[in-house]
Amino acid sequence: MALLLEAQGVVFGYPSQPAVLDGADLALGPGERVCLEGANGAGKSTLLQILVGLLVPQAGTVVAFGRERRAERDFYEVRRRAGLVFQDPDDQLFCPTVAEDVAFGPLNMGRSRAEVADIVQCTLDELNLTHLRDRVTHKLSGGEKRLVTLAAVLAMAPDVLLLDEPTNALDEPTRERLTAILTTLPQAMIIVSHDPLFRRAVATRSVRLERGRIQPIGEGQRGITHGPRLARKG
Ligand SMILES: Nc1ncnc2c1ncn2[C@@H]1O[C@H](COP(=O)(O)OP(=O)(O)OP(=O)(O)O)[C@@H](O)[C@H]1O
Repeated sequence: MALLLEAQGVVFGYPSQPAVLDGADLALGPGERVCLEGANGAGKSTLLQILVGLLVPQAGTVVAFGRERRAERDFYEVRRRAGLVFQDPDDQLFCPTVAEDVAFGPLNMGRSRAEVADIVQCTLDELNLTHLRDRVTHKLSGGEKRLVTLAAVLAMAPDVLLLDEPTNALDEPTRERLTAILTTLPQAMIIVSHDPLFRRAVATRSVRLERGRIQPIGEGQRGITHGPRLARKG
C-alpha cells in the first residue's frame, strides 16, 4: 500500500521547549482515519504542522505523496493536497464573509469565478451550511467557524485532511453531524482529538503521542477509560 504521508524519526523542539518530538514516526495510508491523541502540550499540533512543512524538523524525514520533502518549495504541492484545519479557526478564516472564505482557496488555485461559485455552493450544501453563506465570518459562533474552516479546506478538494481538534466548541448534534460527514468523506485523514467518543466513532486506527514518540493504541487501551473501581466493602 502506497502511503500518503509519513513522518520518519522526526525530532523537533522550540527554542523555549527543546524536546517536543523525539523520533516520532507516523504514517497515513489511503482510506485511513488515524486518530492522534496525547496530553496537552505533547506535540500533536506541532507534528501536523511538520507534515505540511509549516515547521521544519531538526532531524528526521517527511515523505508525502511518494516523495521525500525537504525544501520549502517541496511543500507547495503538499499543502495543496493535504488540507490542514487549524485548532483555532481564527488562524484560518480572514475574509469578510463565509462565501469569500470558502472561495479563497479554489480562486487561489486558479479556478475560474464560475467554477468557484459552483464549488462554494456545493461545499456549503454538503456541509449543511448554506444558511451561513453571506454571514460575516468573524461574527460566527465558535462551532459555526469550525465547520466553515472545514468547508474552506474541502473546497480545495484535498487528497488528505489533517484536522486539529475538530470537535472543539461543537455541541452534541453538531459533533454527530461532523462525525457523519467525516466518515463518509473519501479522504484519508489524521485527526487530533481529546474527545474519546468522537475518536471511537471516526477512527480506523488510533495512536498516542507520548514523550515525543508515537505509540500504537491496542484494542484494550482504546476508547473511553473508566476511573478505578471503588473497592466494595463486605
Ligand atoms: N510557537 C511556539 N513557541 C514555543 N513553544 C511552543 C510553540 N508552539 C507550541 N509550543 C510548545 O510546544 C509544546 C507542544 O505544543 P503543541 O501545540 O504541539 O501540543 P499539543 O499536543 O497540540 O497540545 P494541545 O493538546 O494542548 O493542543 C507545548 O509545550 C507548547 O507550549
